[in-house]
Amino acid sequence: MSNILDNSQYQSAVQQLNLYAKHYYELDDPIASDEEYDNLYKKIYEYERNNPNNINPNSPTQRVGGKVLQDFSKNSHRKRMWSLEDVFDNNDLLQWFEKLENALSRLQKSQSLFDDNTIQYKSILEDSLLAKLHFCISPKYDGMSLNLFYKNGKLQSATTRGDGEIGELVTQNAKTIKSIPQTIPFHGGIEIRGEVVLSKKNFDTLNKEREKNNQSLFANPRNAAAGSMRQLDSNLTAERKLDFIAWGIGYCDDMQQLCKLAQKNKVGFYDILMLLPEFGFESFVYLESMIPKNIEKEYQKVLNMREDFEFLLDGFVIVLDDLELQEKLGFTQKAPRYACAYKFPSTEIVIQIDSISPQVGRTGIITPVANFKPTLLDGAYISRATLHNYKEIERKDIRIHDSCLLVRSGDVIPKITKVLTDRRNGNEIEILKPTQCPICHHSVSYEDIFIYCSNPNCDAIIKTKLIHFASKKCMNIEGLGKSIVELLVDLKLIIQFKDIYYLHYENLFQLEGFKEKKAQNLIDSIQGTINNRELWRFIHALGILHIGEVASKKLAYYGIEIFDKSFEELKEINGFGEEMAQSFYDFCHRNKEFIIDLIQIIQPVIEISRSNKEQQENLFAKKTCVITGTFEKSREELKAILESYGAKVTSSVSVKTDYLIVGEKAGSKLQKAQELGLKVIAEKELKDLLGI
Ligand SMILES: NC(=O)c1ccc[n+]([C@@H]2O[C@H](COP(=O)([O-])OP(=O)(O)OC[C@H]3O[C@@H](n4cnc5c(N)ncnc54)[C@H](O)[C@@H]3O)[C@@H](O)[C@H]2O)c1
Ligand SMILES: [Zn+2]
Repeated sequence: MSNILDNSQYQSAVQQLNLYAKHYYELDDPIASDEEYDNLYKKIYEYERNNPNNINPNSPTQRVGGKVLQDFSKNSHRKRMWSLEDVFDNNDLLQWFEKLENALSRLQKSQSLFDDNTIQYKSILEDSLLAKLHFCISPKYDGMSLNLFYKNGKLQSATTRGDGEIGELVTQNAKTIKSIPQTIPFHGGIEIRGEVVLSKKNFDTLNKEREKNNQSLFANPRNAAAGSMRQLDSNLTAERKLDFIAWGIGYCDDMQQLCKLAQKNKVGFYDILMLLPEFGFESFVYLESMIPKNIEKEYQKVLNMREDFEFLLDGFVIVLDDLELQEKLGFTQKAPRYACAYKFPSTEIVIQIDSISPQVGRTGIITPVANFKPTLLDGAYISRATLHNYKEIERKDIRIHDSCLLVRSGDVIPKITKVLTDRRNGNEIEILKPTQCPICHHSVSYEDIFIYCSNPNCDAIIKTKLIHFASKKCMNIEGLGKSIVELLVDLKLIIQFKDIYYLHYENLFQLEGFKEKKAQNLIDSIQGTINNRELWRFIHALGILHIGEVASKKLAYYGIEIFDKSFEELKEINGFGEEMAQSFYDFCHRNKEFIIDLIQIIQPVIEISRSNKEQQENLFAKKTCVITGTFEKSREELKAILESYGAKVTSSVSVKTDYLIVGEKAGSKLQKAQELGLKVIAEKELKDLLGI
């Protein structure tokens, strides 16, 4: 579609936009990205500006929001609710200020607005009618509008925005939201308006649960919040952990009372907002008042802080502070003239999948990655997104050539949240599960939802494993980074994992990019790890699924024997669930020789090593201990040491406790142990006993 629409294109654009709006506002299940919606909206708006006599009364520019759902009772707002005019960049913002300036100067001609009538319009931000006016800036939370009506301090009703005049009555559901006060210290009638939102964290948890229960996922927190508010069963709403953030007021029958509460003769919009936390609404994480000149800089600041907010932001809202001027400026067809929304770049785009590349990771898991045309998302071009696993593809029914919504929130990798199935044209191709490894062509194995390459010497696995093995928190081999690992594996200088320890200077110094010194340094740093790295680093370096740094440290307390422990024994280690124990056990079982070989080469340093005999024949074997007070070592560490001696460490003192280990500042546990006559072991005694 070209930028300028003809009449028939205009009519079909209106139809298309109405369809998007219906899915968004009424069904809480969008079929387009916000960016697509906004772009089409802009085209329609342009057409209507050029053809003011040919505006389709059904055009989305002519109304606010969507239809009211039949399932709910209807309720009228005492004062109309509005949409906001959007601006997308600094240019748009200046144009918006210019429009406002013109409106102000028209007003000024017809009535005396300001004391100083001599101001001449020069530059919008420097020397104009509005240059010295204050604007209130608040985050634009992406949720669902809600209008709360309070009478004589009591919450009477909660109504969705609906079409701006009439909305759905959702009072019962609103009462389940903790951040909506049931009473406020205001006598008379007042409408408090705000956004019902779902935090990014709660949104993730909700979708994870839905995924587990095989329910469809919400595309974004906005739709989840709206869908949760428009539930007939309030119990369901209560489960969703929604929040309410106030952003303004509507009808108010006693402005004098507000002035009194604010201790001012005359209140502005900012003053009113500042009263709301005193009414019991959530305090504002961010709220500012400033002159136009400073707004662009502030926008950039808030944009940079965007990810730090608990809730999703899609822009910030600029509202003229002076309430009398607000009233005089009035409204367009659907939005106030005195406010606008300065939108943030979209974090959601529509992409079309061109192909799938299966990628092999460290653990051998084959991950499908979708490729698509480079597309701008939140300031960066992206062309790939992980589809996580083949089960996920099946569940979402993702196919090659499908159009999908792709969302980036926080620093998380972009996620495909929805397949836009109504855009299918029959050319979509099913994504097949790999039957062999895409890198080494070895056959694959299946475990749970994952597909693995079962060749331990697969190039792809060796590469990612070696990169992990050499990394800082593992064997810490200086100079052995990603590109060198890839080069060595590609040149077949490394075929098996342990080959890095058999690399010679002669192998390296002729390679591209290697000078004599660099080659020698690398050999030195590889050889330097022999007999010179703690056991926990070695365990961590093996790259076992679910076994990270902390778990590796715990395991290392058991010495080399840890590799021979049974699944049951591993499960008993404090903080180890079945999943971790199983993963470690399976790995050791499958890779016995590999581990023995590596240990012989590397000879990891074992800080505390105990034989099986030692573990069974000591003061702590099979004893129940409780630790209390503060120690030189962390409690976590002490616990692991005691467990490595076969003790069981619990958290509360009872008759079943054998020893109480006490550090400094021991409290009620020590008293209880003494009452029960238990053996108490002080830190120093423990050190002597264990030689630590
Ligand atoms: N993806 C789709 O299919 C689709 C369809 C329809 C609309 N949309 C999106 O919705 C936007 C238009 O929707 P709209 O008109 O409902 O809302 P809007 O973006 O015009 O903004 C008005 C709303 O912002 C909310 N808001 C949040 N914080 C606020 C604050 N601090 N002060 C004042 N208001 C605040 C209020 O609920 C208010 O009603 C479009 O720009 C588009 O991005 C998307
Ligand atoms: Zn492979």
